[in-house]
Amino acid sequence: MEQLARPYRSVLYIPGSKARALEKAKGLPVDAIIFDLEDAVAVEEKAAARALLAETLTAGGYGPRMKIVRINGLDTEWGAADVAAMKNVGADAILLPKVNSAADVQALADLLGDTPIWAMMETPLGILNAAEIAAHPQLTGFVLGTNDLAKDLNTRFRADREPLLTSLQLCLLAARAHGVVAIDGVYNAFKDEEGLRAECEQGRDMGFDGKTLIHPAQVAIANEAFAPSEAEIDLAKRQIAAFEAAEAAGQGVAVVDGKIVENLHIVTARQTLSKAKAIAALEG
Ligand SMILES: CC(C)(COP(=O)(O)OP(=O)(O)OC[C@H]1O[C@@H](n2cnc3c(N)ncnc32)[C@H](O)[C@@H]1OP(=O)(O)O)[C@@H](O)C(=O)NCCC(=O)NCCSC(=O)C[C@H](O)C(=O)O
Ligand SMILES: [Mg+2]
Repeated sequence: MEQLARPYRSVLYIPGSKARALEKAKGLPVDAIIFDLEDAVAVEEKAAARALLAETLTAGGYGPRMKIVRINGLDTEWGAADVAAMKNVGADAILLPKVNSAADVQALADLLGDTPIWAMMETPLGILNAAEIAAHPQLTGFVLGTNDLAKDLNTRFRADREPLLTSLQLCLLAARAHGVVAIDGVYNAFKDEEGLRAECEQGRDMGFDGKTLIHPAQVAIANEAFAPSEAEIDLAKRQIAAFEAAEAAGQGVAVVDGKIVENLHIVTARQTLSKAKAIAALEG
């Protein structure tokens, strides 16, 4: 599936140490999974989690879901061994935490080979260097680490995420400038459906491709929020039809629902239909 056409509505973290959760995920309707060896795994469980994850991924069973492995940082005692163990287990991407610069991405690329690299964007320096990180030729995805970022920025939690908006937007700008996927951070209160829905809507409005999740109960809300709605699909079809009719009549502009439709709106309309098609293919 083409990188940007592929759906990334729901991206579920699973601690690499939890065999039951690793098994459960095979039946969850998520678009992607982050198999975590970093913060969700206790220090004393690092080696066992790495071995369990290597065995689990090699055995397979995750169907079309994108498989992303979050390793420990290369400046930790576990990072290099994580890379060695995860290199050839069929991961679609390796996610590097706390990326500060393009040089961090290159350090992983030197150990990894050709597997695509995703970056956790969660440090002040990383946010300031978002453009050079996104421009790295092996970098194909950003994941916002809003917990680490809030910690480093010394922000307080706010439902509107106002203290984080500049960082989120800098990452989106860099991602869009370089054709990189951008996934929003987690919503920690995993039993608060209303709060999650509001944060998903905010992330979707800003332009994120999907949301990282920590619990299966969050999946349906993210899938709905980041999919094109029926109304958006209907509008896209009507815009394309109206624009094609206008073009056939020698005009460069059409009008739909009282609003002008130009070539650039047709690009968005086609992307909407293409995403809806990709979701249907994944779910089918
Ligand atoms: C938050 C949890 C610790 C809650 O776990 P638990 O109490 O076991 O939840 P439930 O009893 O409600 O679980 C019901 C069933 O669902 C399975 N389950 C739970 N979580 C997951 C999951 N993430 N993926 C797959 N399956 C899951 C349970 O096994 C139960 O299954 P069953 O018994 O068969 O019915 C727990 O949800 C959890 O550990 N979540 C993940 C936490 C995590 O990964 N954190 C790290 C990522 S967040 C982060 O680091 C952000 C970033 O770096 C930043 O800086 O912001
Ligand atoms: Mg983090």
